[in-house]
Amino acid sequence: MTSTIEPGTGAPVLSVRDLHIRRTADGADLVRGIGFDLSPGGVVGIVGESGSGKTLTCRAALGVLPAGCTVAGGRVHVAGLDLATLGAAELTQLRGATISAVFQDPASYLNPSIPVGAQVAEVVRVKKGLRRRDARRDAAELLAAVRLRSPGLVYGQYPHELSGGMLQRVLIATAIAAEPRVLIADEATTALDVTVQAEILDLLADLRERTGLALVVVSHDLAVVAQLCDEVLVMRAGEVVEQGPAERVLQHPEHEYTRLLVDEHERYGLDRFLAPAEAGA
Ligand SMILES: Nc1ncnc2c1ncn2[C@@H]1O[C@H](COP(=O)(O)OP(=O)(O)OP(=O)(O)O)[C@@H](O)[C@H]1O
Repeated sequence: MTSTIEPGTGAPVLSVRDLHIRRTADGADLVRGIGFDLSPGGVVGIVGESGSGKTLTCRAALGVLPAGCTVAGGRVHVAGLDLATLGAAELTQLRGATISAVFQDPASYLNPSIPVGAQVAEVVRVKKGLRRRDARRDAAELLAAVRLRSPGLVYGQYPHELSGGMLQRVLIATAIAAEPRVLIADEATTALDVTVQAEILDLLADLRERTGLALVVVSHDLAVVAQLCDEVLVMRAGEVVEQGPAERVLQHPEHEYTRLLVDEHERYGLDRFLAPAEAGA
């Protein structure tokens, strides 16, 4: 399917407004005043130091904050629906069908004792309400769509038989099974080696182009963000310190903290580049 929608235009499929997330135990405000709009085919990146609130923001967008954390202010709309007004069953329906996610460590999301194809088929069956045989056919198509080599073989394999990159493709297949409009990728390529990471990023970009899938990409790697994102939010200690078009923020950072992140990233890149010459000196 070719998307007729101009990427990043149209009514937002995800809209986060002045979001506040509180830890109930001590009343600490873990996330304060975050907001962004994501339109079909758009890609928003969230960067920032560990513990700055990136994952909590994603989980609030999915309507699944961990126990002990609560939305203390603001609004999240997914496809025009205010999550605060939805019941548990409606939220479960929305997840997967409209907004979905992949995280780091794909193996932990799969059952080790069931072949991966059967697991994808089960998600298809439940989320799309298909009969088993149709779900199996869809699952096989999904494994091919995420560009697994030999998808037919992979279908019958167990998680331990697959590499990290293959497992992440299986998880992406599961996440897009019900054709959601938004996919959250939270450090989804962090554990993968550079080549496999590039392949997965390419796959996400391709899904965006072909289907108008909108993406939220959380990454500590600015190169990943630069490659994929239209807009970037820079978070520190629960707040957004800088937000804007990815190219502007990464090439001409205005906030001191963003400059630090960009400098660190460039230094890291330079170190890698210089390492062999130094070793030989
Ligand atoms: N279930 C929880 N209960 C209490 N506090 C939590 C919980 N989950 C996260 N926090 C706290 O909320 C803050 C933000 O956490 P979050 O996981 O969103 O950060 P992050 O930016 O995604 O970090 P990382 O890059 O390490 O994943 C941290 O101070 C963390 O300790």
